[in-house]
Amino acid sequence: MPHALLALDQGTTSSRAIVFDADCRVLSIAQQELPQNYPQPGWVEHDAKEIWRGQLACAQQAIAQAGLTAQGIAAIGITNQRETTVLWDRATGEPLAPAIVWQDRRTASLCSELKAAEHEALFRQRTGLVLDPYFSGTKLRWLLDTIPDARRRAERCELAFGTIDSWLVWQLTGGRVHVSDISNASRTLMCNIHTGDWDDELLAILAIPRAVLPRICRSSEVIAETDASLFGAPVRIAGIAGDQQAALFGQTCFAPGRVKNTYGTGCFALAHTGREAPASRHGLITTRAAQLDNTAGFALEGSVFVGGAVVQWLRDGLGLIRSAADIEALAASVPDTGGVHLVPAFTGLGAPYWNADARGAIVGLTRGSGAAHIARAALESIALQSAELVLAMQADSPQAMSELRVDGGACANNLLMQMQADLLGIPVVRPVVQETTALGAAALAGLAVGVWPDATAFASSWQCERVFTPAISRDEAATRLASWRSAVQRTL
Ligand SMILES: Nc1ncnc2c1ncn2[C@@H]1O[C@H](COP(=O)(O)OP(=O)(O)O)[C@@H](O)[C@H]1O
Ligand SMILES: O=P(O)(O)OC[C@H](O)CO
Repeated sequence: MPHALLALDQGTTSSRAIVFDADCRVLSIAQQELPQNYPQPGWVEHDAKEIWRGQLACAQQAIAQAGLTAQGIAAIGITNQRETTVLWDRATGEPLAPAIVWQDRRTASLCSELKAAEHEALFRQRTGLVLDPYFSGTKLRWLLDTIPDARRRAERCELAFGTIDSWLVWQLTGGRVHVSDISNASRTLMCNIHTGDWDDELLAILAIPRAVLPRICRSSEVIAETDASLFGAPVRIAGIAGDQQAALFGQTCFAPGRVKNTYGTGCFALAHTGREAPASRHGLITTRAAQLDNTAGFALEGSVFVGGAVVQWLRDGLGLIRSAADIEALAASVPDTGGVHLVPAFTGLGAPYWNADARGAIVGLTRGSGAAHIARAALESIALQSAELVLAMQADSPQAMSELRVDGGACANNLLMQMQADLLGIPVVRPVVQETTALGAAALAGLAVGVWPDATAFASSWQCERVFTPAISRDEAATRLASWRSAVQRTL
């Protein structure tokens, strides 16, 4: 039986495909950048067909680079940028509009209307989410309101909605299968996280017909086979999870109290809460974790919209650095930020503030402030925003958190990881395999087809690369956080 697993990791800024062996070693990686389109202020769009073409090309390349054919792949696991919304024609497979990306703020006024009509408590209780343009429900509503005849056609089952996982499965199966896994469905504002099904009352409020929605499946099960023409022979699709839940799984955070933070474009901290679905009292959301069997698992989540993206802004917007990795040396060239804070609220603020109107600021500048102080403040803003998420989790959760597991592109930055440990007062643990998102998707697929007998067997392959231990006093950490919070207040 083949033991290699192909992970398709369709992220916000790139599509990647990675082949792993059964010891979780990377055999090959193929990657393509994904163009970002900003047609109006606050709007962010992707071309859904470009996503598919790029993802398919990466998958084909990765299989070839690993020296394999389709017969050598035990299964495919899909993981994806979440919430991004695609609406397509079931007959032709053509998208009706550009994909509306999770960062897109165009439905802010619709969210305000829903709040004014006092619907927020119901959405919160059923979906675990807040009424923010981030989530898919209002994006789909906007498409159905805006595209001529779309709602009527959706009611007649002529159109299909999907997050990127659904869209990829539809394409991979030649339009035979319309599904979404529970971890993705739980990001839509339409799924009741307690029952695991679409919620008719919420659908009625959003004016979305059930006929447009995919079937909800588990995150680890044989869902379908790919169209034989794509890879030369059919390959089983056996795992699907939203990228943050896949990373939680890839970090082997299956048990209550295990927490991870992913440092990519944004930062996403998730703490597994077991079978409990706690309602946060500190501005976090509740979401479904990847689901292996009939048992539902939950997580508390905090999202920072601009994480590693602030480093890109320093590079492309200010020209202070030539590559993202250069920020570490520049920031380390000064001992501290000299009182400067950079609040990267470029697209509003996510958890725990949920303020769509906040805008970025640099505060505390003096005549002595230089490029290095600004670079250090930018880096520190990633750690400070993430610290607020993890501290909120600690305040919400009965389980003590003994460490933070980290992954994502910016976790390569040692100074950032040390700042994180200092602010939180717990060890920050970086794994050997930092492609945790893809690994999680591969593992979900591998478990469904018997590459490992159970999750514990998969977990034994997880290895630590480096631990960052807190090196400042708790008083000092509290002072830094208080100073940060007063800077944030000035952006609200
Ligand atoms: N050494 C580094 N220090 C700080 N930030 C970095 C470093 N390397 C990459 N980044 C940032 O990490 C992000 C890319 O991480 P990645 O996990 O690939 O993101 P995504 O999955 O969101 O596309 C970029 O925003 C980049 O600026
Ligand atoms: O593609 P990423 O890594 O930026 O992740 C995006 C998140 O899934 C959005 O919720």
